[in-house]
Amino acid sequence: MEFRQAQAVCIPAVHLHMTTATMQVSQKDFEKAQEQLKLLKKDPGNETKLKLYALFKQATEGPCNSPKPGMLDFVKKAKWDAWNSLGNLSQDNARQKYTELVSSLISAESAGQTKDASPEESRHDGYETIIVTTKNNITKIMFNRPERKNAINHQMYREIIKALQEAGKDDSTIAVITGNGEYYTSGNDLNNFANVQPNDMEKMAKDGAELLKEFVSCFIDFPKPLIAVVNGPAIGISVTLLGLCDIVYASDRATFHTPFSQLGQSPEGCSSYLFPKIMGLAKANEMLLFNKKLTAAEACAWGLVTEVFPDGTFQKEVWERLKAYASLPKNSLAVSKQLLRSMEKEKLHAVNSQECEVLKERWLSDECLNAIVSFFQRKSKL
Ligand SMILES: CCCCCC/C=C/C(=O)SCCNC(=O)CCNC(=O)[C@H](O)C(C)(C)COP(=O)(O)OP(=O)(O)OC[C@H]1O[C@@H](n2cnc3c(N)ncnc32)[C@H](O)[C@@H]1OP(=O)(O)O
Repeated sequence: MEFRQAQAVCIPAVHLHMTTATMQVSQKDFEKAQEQLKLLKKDPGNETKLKLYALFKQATEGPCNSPKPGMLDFVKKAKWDAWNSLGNLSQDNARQKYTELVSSLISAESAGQTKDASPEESRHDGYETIIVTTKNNITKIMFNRPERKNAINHQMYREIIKALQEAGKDDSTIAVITGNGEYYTSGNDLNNFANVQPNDMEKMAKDGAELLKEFVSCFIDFPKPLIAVVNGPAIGISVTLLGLCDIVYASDRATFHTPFSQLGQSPEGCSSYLFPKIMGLAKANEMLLFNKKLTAAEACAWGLVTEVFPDGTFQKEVWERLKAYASLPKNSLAVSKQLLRSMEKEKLHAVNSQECEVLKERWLSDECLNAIVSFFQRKSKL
């Protein structure tokens, strides 16, 4: 039963003849309650609407004595059952109960509206490289090293792992990843490879591969919808991970760059498997082999991005959209996301393992070391 329909059913114009002063007050309250009910913004649900309908009928017509509708006339039968269940409740009592029920709905809604108007944003403790907050059923994980273009150092990898594990279990309906400042993120912090003694190279590569595998696994296994809000340029691993997100919204200022061969490295984040599926092999090759940097419009046309927004209205439009999504039934969203992911989960974990093994070797290669040295030399020459 639609709410507006129920209101229409519950509140036809009635003319009641009251005699005593008490009854007149009660009748006044009853009529006021009918007007107030029209002002309710939220649908109170079928059960409450049936209760209102039954009390209204009882108050205005007395006990139900109309014939029982047929079994297949579900709506009429539900209404008849509700009215009939009031038995011989007096019309005064029915008016009283109706008025009280409307009053409780109005109070509940205005309490909820006050809460909605200024919902608390709670900030999660224990993070230094990211900011984690929850508001409107959305847990937001924000890269927060804007002075380094949000480059992901080892601490940030570990903090994101922790934040995703917590967000997967908290009360939020969806989780969002985004960046603070001009960049989404410039990808792996190249300092992760700096200052490593020759004897420690193998250990650096082994530990790096283990950390990367655990990091990407958290995205594969994340149990609820995960949305990337790409506020600016994205590089490297932050681009490949988009294939593991459920929705990707991008500002028209964002770019998407995976300069793996330029860095003597190889693809990760399951992109060697997901990118060809998302955009076709030819396009994936341009990105993953030949470092092609995509504009937001190209990334959207190639299927990596869901929708692009003008930068000026990006935050407003996206968060309004996400707030609405996060008010959908939480468990339904979670099971549906898990169902979709389950078809590929095993394969994705296998791809992740394989990509990490290849990268472990790459990080020990002269090609990779020379590229890292070039990056830092370029900087020192500027
Ligand atoms: C556990 C390990 C897992 C590894 C997973 C494998 C992941 C692979 C990848 O992600 S590959 C991609 C790696 N990223 C890059 O190659 C980007 C490198 N950075 C740049 O090219 C540029 O900095 C830029 C284009 C992002 C921005 O250029 P510009 O606007 O000229 O700014 P600056 O270069 O001056 O940057 C400001 C400041 O930030 C430092 N910085 C930026 N990005 C990184 C980075 N990725 N790693 C380290 N440092 C970075 C930059 O050096 C400047 O520092 P300074 O102020 O000079 O000290």
